[in-house]
Amino acid sequence: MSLPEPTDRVPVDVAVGLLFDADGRFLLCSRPQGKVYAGYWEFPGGKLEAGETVEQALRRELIEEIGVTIGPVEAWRVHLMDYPHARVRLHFCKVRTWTGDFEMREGQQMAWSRLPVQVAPVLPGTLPVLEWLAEEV
Ligand SMILES: Nc1nc2c([nH]c(=O)n2[C@@H]2O[C@H](COP(=O)(O)OP(=O)(O)OP(=O)(O)O)[C@@H](O)[C@H]2O)c(=O)[nH]1
Repeated sequence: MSLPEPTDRVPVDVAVGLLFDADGRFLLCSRPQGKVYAGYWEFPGGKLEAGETVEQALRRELIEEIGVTIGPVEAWRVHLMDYPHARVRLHFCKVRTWTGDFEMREGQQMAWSRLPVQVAPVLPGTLPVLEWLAEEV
């Protein structure tokens, strides 16, 4: 007998931003205290709210979390990730321009990074992205 899929296994859509500076470095942020995987490094972003597109969610989250208003958003890759606490569909987007000054509004840390990244630990759902980036260079 097959059991119905529990509702917490239905994937939650998450918009994630890869912000690249003029030197080709990308921004990583540490997850704030109080969240699952606190202190792990990830690309900034967050869950879509009802009715939002990925791009709208990314714009909102980056203002809320890191204080910048992003320019054009380039949809890049989609990756499904299963965690014990949730199943997430990660929509990775590249962003090369923004306005405003970086302000870690949730007490995170930020690090402009190159491969191989120097920060640790990195969130499991972020690791494949680093591999994809390594394949691009
Ligand atoms: N922002 C971000 N989230 C990621 C990445 N990789 C990855 O697996 N995730 C997962 O995607 C989900 C994002 O949720 P979140 O808790 O950061 O989102 P949020 O800001 O909307 O949080 P909230 O629920 O407190 O409002 C988490 O389960 C997180 O583990 C990544 O590179 N960046």
